Amino acid sequence: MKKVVVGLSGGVDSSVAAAMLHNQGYDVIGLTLWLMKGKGQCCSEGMIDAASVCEQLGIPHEVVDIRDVFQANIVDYLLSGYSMGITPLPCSQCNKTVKFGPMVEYAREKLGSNAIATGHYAQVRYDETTGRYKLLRAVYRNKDQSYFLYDLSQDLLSASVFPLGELNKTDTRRIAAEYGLTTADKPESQDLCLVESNGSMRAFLDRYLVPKPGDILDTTGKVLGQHDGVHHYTIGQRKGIGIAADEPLYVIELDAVNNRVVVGERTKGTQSECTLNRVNWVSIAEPATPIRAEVQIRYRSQPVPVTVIPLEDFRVRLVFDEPQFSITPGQAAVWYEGDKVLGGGIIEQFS
Ligand SMILES: Nc1ncnc2c1ncn2[C@@H]1O[C@H](COP(=O)(O)OP(=O)(O)OP(=O)(O)O)[C@@H](O)[C@H]1O
Repeated sequence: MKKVVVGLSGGVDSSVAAAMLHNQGYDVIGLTLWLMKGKGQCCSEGMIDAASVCEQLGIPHEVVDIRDVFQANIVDYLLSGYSMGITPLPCSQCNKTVKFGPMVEYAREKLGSNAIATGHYAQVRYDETTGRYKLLRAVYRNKDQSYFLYDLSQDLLSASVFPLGELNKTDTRRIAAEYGLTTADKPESQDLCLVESNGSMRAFLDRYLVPKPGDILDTTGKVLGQHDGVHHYTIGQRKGIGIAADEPLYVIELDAVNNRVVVGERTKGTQSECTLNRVNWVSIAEPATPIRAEVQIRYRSQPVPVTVIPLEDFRVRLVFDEPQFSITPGQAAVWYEGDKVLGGGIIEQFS
């Protein structure tokens, strides 16, 4: 019987992933990563809920303490990013370095299994002609999480199974109810785990970063008001800037070095190109020449046509057919061909 290690957060999605694989005859082992210091969603009730699902299914449940990995790769990464005026995306980084990497390692070394599964909504397929594992969007676009998985290496993808890739949330809830899982009616998480456990991103950041007041300027350098810390703002933000003006104003630049927030009209916040670093080519090998694709510059943004120009050192330049608003350093840009994730990377700070 094939062994598979299922990452269990205590939520309904991963519970159903485990139940489905168990029902298909796999030898399933539940694994919960203990991520956060203190009380967090996957670290208190989540762990208990995960244990209870394993008990129901009659499968073993392991808990691995990787709080230090989470602290170094996510908490410290976010704090250093925000203090430099960028808005880091923690989820893709978390998937690669905190979840899939350690899970695959634990599965291989401690449990003698080369397969892990999660409750992510995405699909993975092996392409015999190219010899690569392709990452595809979930069948139902409204739940698709492929954007957060673009940074997985071929090795990690080769070990990954996504049982929910062809389901929508109603299917998942129905299956959970059919199996009588204790997590069937558990509410969905609404936000980043750190935001949920701290109340807001601002509350999380204020625990660690000392607010440093400074000027809010327009694009001509005129002082319009005061801010209470560059890390409280993000590119493209309109609400909560605290400046009254005839035209709506948006944050268009965060200058952490000079402790300044620059605001302007929407047209001032558009760009026709940007560069990315830490690029990962997923379903195709790195091309030698520019390619056409459709790119998402945020999780929920519409894919837009783009030319992707490979550069050295895991970097690319994106040239958009139409200028884009609120390109945010630190966030991921992920480019697709249809449903196939071609690659992704982190938006660099503009010089
Ligand atoms: N602490 C954890 N330990 C092990 N696996 C985890 C953990 N947190 C999340 N995962 C895995 O990653 C998947 C996606 O996590 P995410 O935080 O996006 O939760 P979700 O989509 O709400 O899923 P769920 O309903 O299972 O919580 C989960 O379905 C689970 O398989």
